[in-house]
Amino acid sequence: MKVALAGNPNSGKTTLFNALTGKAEQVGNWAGVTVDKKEGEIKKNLNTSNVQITAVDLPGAYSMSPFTSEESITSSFVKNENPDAIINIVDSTNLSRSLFFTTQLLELGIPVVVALNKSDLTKKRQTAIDVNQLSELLGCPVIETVSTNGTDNGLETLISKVVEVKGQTQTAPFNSKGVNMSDKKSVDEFDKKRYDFVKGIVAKVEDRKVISNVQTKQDVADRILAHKWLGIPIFALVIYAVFSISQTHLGPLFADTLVGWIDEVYAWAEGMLGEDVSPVLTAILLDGIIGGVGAVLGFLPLIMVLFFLLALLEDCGYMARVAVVMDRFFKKVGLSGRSIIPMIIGTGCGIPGIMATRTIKNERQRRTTAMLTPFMPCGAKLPVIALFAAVFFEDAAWVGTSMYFLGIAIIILGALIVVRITGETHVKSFFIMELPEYRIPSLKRAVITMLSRGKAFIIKAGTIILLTNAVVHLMQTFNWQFEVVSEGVESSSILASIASPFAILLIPLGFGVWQLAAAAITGFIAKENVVGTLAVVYGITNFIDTEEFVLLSGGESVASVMGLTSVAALAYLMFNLFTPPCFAAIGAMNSEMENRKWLWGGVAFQFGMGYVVAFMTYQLGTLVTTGALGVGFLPGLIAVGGIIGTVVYLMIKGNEKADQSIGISA
Ligand SMILES: Nc1nc2c(ncn2[C@@H]2O[C@H](COP(=O)(O)OP(=O)(O)OP(=O)(O)O)[C@@H](O)[C@H]2O)c(=O)[nH]1
Ligand SMILES: [Mg+2]
Repeated sequence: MKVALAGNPNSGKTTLFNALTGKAEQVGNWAGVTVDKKEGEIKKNLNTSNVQITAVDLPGAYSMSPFTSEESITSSFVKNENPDAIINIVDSTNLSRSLFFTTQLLELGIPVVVALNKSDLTKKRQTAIDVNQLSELLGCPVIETVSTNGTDNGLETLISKVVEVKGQTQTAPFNSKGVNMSDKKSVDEFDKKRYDFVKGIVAKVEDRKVISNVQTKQDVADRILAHKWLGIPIFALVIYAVFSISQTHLGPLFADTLVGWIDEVYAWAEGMLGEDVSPVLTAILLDGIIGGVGAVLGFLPLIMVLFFLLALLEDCGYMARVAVVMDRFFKKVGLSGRSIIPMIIGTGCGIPGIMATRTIKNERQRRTTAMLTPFMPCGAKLPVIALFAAVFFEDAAWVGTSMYFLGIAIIILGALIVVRITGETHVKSFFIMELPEYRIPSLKRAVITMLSRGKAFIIKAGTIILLTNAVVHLMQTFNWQFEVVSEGVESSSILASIASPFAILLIPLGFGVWQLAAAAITGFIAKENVVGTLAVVYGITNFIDTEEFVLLSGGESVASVMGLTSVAALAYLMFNLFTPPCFAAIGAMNSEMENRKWLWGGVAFQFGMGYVVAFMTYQLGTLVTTGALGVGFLPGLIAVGGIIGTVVYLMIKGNEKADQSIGISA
């Protein structure tokens, strides 16, 4: 049988789904995390019956009306796929809002079992809910659950009730028969009646104790952390701490051990191959595959520590406050506060971040968010950041922090530009972010997030990155006649001849050599490739020093191999971070934007932004540090002038459109 999990956003559907099925779908301490339905079998130890039960996790919805697109996923699933039963997850700390949706679900005729979730929180707050009476008033079973608990969580009872109600016809305590659903006014009126009905139920079954003490503490914390101005420096400090722990303290400590192991694998493979194997093959295996993949894998501990910390921040409720702080700026540039959640998710991986834009109703806001989310430094970009911070800036945590904030600044600027180009400056957004309560973050959840990120990273390193490194190594070893390139004429290799024309374009940015161009290009396949390719083209097998607990104490020698000034290195880092994301993320942009013009416009914008930022960093930085402009200033200036000119032209045209539309409405 099939059972659907439906309920309000953030009520704990996915947590319950994971507990029921043993899966590890993404959970978040805010609304709008799940954007697509997910299926899984209910575990045998919870299901004592002999029928197999498939659970379907759905996006959260506040009502059955097709309001935002995930709400229509939810209502169309429940209406069309005809599940045998519905588990309605009700957030017991927010009974009156949740039951609105419950009364609508009950009208479908499909048997409903209510999971009164987060009952640990109501107990803690001494809110008493009369479960039996609630069950009677609704006309369906009500089971208290704590889906975050491993045991004593009510799940077994819940499933046995689901099996029990199968095949029954649900009756509804409140009926919308006879209401004209296509007429907005009558629907609104009816919703009001429904709400009164729900209020009546809540008044009967719920007995709340007001614990003002806890409430005031939370309010004080909010007044500081979510403060208009204070919130920003606090956030900057928090992010700085995250980068310094993950990239200069705890991360390198673990990385060191890992790199020791990778070195052993290298030595072992070298011994196994012996003298008889051809040197070309040996080089591909050792330097191309083990060296290149190892260079990327060495950063795994840094990434895992970073995600562990970010998960803690999110789980304790802090990230939702950050969203509130940012909301103000986002609204000014025509985005809604809803755009922030995709961006925060995007710091893990851009793809789920872009997919999370689906919860945004306004089309322009949704497309703009999908186009700007990749500017956040995702997990794959972290090795690149860590590498450059280590080689050129002595592991400074400010490098990562400033890339993070620069990403945010670019997003705000980008949104401003887009809203002008589309001429929708008059559209105002009204979104109120709901704040979850502060709580002690769960280490278990943070470890799960960390492990699943780590696993994804290892899989990527063993597949895409391994393959790219091998191909890059081959292309570097051979020329177009398939002869081994001899020393001194490396620029005749296949790789060099492909990358060289692109390198010319990069001269004004300070890094116009084919090796760096090749690494930037492979970065579009996966951003970790930037590190892997640099390792291969410069013949560096690992970037992490095993003698000292730091990334790259031999950084200077690596820096001199690359032949970059630190200003040019910073420009190169920015270029890799702020040009378009990997192809997979561009694919996600395509499916969320559903519009070719927006997609290509977005990718062009990302290229333009990366180019302009790198150009300004390199030229201004060189001017400040050496007193003279960098190479290729004039051609670069012409290119950048062309990019900025195009954007300004489009903005002026958009402005005219805006004036016209206001003129019509006036
Ligand atoms: N204390 C407590 N917290 C819970 C419980 N169930 C879920 N949570 C927390 O509630 C938050 C939301 O959980 P999710 O499972 O992502 O909620 P969801 O309903 O899937 O949300 P959307 O996908 O956004 O609609 C997470 O921070 C969970 O850890 C519970 O029984 N008790
Ligand atoms: Mg969910």
